[in-house]
Amino acid sequence: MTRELIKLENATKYFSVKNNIGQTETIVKAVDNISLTIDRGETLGLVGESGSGKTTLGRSILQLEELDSGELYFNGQELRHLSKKERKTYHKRMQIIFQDPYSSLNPQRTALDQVKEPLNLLFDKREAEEKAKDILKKVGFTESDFTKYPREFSGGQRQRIGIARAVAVEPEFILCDEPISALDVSIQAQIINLLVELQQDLGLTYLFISHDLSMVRYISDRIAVMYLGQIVEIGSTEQLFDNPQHPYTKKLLSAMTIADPIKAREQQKNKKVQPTNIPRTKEPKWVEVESNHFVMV
Ligand SMILES: Nc1ncnc2c1ncn2[C@@H]1O[C@H](COP(=O)(O)OP(=O)(O)OP(=O)(O)O)[C@@H](O)[C@H]1O
Repeated sequence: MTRELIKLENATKYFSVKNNIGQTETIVKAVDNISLTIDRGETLGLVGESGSGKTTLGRSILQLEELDSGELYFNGQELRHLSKKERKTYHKRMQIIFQDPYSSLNPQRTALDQVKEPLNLLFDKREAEEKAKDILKKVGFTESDFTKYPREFSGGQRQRIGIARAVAVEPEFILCDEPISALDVSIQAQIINLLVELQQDLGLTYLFISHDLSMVRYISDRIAVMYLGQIVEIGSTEQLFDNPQHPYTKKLLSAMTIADPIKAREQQKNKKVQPTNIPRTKEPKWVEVESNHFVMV
């Protein structure tokens, strides 16, 4: 067993986007030469603006997207060069919790059936049912809920079913892709606390994608900041919030505290950095050349 559960080395995933007559128009560098590790039992938060590549990175780890190049290790085993059959054994060890619990559940199936479905492939019928019932109870349901359909549950309850389904097969790694953003604010903390509880009980490792920086701060041991397909900064949660290094991270964090009038006034006073003012050093450096646009100089 390795300390690092997930390791990516020089991972790259580009998409070619075609125009309406089928010609390749642009190449989107969704994941651009990323190397990172996620330790067993930790939560790595992943933040960055929309389109920066967070979901593509997460889906690439789960092999729901095929990387163009680079290495992907799970518990020390490189996965990209395994045969399809060998890779299959790793699928159950990595699961996903989706943003929208409603569309990820089958409307025609009861809560119990949703959770039982992946277990039916691994256990006999009775054992699958017992396990599904146990896990539904663990995430807060009672026997009377087992035969209800998704439409009969609230958003938070549906997300609990999604979580139960993901943890039922005893994975080691879970990609939590915006798991609370579709939920009422009053429910979000309950779901976060459930994820923390399950992590402690089951020894889970999370990659937690969210736009909600305060939630990311609460749940993450470390945080990675993504910008245009690259990880521009990664560090402990404390370090990243107390002493952010990259201008893009500073920008993200300042947007979080913009409601604070004192901070907002201070920010107004700070002049924007113009590229011409920047002395070229040997070390490449990211600077903001216009609002929300950063370049390496
Ligand atoms: N299947 C695809 N085909 C073409 N382009 C894609 C595909 N999937 C993602 N992209 C592009 O790759 C880039 C990264 O997308 P991705 O969804 O990973 O970003 P994100 O940071 O998760 O965004 P959000 O926060 O909005 O979910 C975007 O420009 C997106 O349009």
